[in-house]
Amino acid sequence: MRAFILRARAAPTDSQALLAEVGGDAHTEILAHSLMNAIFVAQSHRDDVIVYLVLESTKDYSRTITFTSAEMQNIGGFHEQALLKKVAAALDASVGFGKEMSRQVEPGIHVETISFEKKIQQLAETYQLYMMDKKGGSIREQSFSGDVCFILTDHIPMPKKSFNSLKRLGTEKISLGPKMLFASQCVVLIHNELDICGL
Ligand SMILES: C[S@@+](CC[C@H](N)C(=O)[O-])C[C@H]1O[C@@H](n2cnc3c(N)ncnc32)[C@H](O)[C@@H]1O
Repeated sequence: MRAFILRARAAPTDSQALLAEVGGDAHTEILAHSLMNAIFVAQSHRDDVIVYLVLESTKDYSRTITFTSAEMQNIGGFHEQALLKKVAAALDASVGFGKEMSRQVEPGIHVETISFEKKIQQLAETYQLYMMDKKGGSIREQSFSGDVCFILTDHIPMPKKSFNSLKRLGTEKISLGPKMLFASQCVVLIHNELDICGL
């Protein structure tokens, strides 16, 4: 299984604010672009992908929205508006949630009030974690096997404290090259590397 977790520190957990921030300072379009590149290929979709979007600009709890490609139905298209509508619906389904509550929104889409740190701890039990970092070791020198999970952020960098806990969980830092890319561009390149190495 290939998993991607996008820590979107600027993304609002209020659905209307999320939609209003497309092209705004929070750059919520990043969520749609990353989902699109993680799940879809021309005329089809990948069925071995899980995407975790962690939205952290909140008055109560972070929301982690999980998209399991093999289970998704009625996606309604791969354009920004369709994908953000799914994210907004998941946020609406979690209004009033207490800490660490969860709900299935529709087949393949799940929302929970869980922090990035807690979700990563869970993922570390089954996945080898990779932090995407321009200064890490080259992805081309990495050999991948089993279940792999790639960690990305929005335009707000990961806090230092998180790097230390990721290190304790055996996370490796890997680079896609010298240019600073969008998270959604990283997703395409990661898929391509895994496709070529046959994982
Ligand atoms: C727009 S970048 C984040 C920029 C952020 N201001 C920073 O300094 O980390 C979005 C995500 O893509 C990752 N990324 C961007 N370029 C990369 C590269 N060349 N190799 C590996 N990861 C990269 C970043 O680490 C980050 O998780």
